[in-house]
Amino acid sequence: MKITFIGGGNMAIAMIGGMIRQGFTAAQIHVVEPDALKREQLSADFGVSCSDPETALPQSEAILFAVKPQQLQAVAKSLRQQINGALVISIAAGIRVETLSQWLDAYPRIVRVMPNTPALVQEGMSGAYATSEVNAADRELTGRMLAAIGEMVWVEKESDIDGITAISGSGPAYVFYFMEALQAAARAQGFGPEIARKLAYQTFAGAVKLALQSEDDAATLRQKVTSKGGTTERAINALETSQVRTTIIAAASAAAARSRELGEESTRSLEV
Ligand SMILES: NC(=O)C1=CN([C@@H]2O[C@H](COP(=O)(O)OP(=O)(O)OC[C@H]3O[C@@H](n4cnc5c(N)ncnc54)[C@H](OP(=O)(O)O)[C@@H]3O)[C@@H](O)[C@H]2O)C=CC1
Ligand SMILES: O=C(O)[C@@H]1CCC=N1
Repeated sequence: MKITFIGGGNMAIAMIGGMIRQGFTAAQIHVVEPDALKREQLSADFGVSCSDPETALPQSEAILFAVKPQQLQAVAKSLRQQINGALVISIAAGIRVETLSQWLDAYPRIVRVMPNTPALVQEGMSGAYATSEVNAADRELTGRMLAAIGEMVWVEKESDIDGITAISGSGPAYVFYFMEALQAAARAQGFGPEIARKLAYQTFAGAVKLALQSEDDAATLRQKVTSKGGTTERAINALETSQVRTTIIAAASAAAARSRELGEESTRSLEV
């Protein structure tokens, strides 16, 4: 089984790193990437070969588009003669299966996937959508690949991928943002950078591990930290007064709207 990644940027690196750590061999993975420095890094870190599409694509059973949404039309059109019956997987935010299919001359075997960067440490969360033209073997291959880099869910409606993009696709950035803020808070309490980092990171790691292993939901776990009249209560009140919860919901909603907008923008290419 050979998989070719078209684009060797941040998300491709995370997926390839996770797949290699989970037992995919370097020989099974090709990367087409224009930037020589990124190619060298990919070969040095994971042993994968980077080649041109003419070499990689004829041997590939799956082709995974990992370029920016705005690059996908040109890249897909330049490669459409070389797809050769392979399963096509796209991770591009917003771009709908029908649009990509048209860019590939009405190509039918396409799965749209939304992964996230914790894939690199096999803790990814991916959503996948396939049309009825995608066969059971293609679904099985997609599932195997995504299971190697973390958890995955199939969705029945393609529009759900926009929601998954807003929650787990972009979500690691929201978590890192909160981690940055907690570090800044530790610095404001007078701790040096190293201790501030340790306090913030271990608090996240511990809370996540506890939540994953607990029967309690997040609200109950939060209440167990929050003593009546105590310190946490003051902090949570400050968060609620600043409408942080509402802001997080609005932020995810803005991400989903951007995903739909990217989809709309790209379908316009089919009208001209
Ligand atoms: N980053 C993330 O957390 C996630 C990203 N995604 C999706 O993954 C895709 C990639 O995102 P990300 O990795 O962040 O972006 P990057 O910009 O890091 O990676 C895209 C790579 O594709 C390269 N590229 C450009 N043109 C071509 C070409 N013709 N052939 C092959 N490669 C080419 C780019 O090179 P150059 O820089 O020189 O243009 C770049 O290295 C996007 O569509 C994004 O929506 C999905 C889930 C999460
Ligand atoms: O920011 C983006 O558009 C991509 C998709 C999800 C995460 N990164």
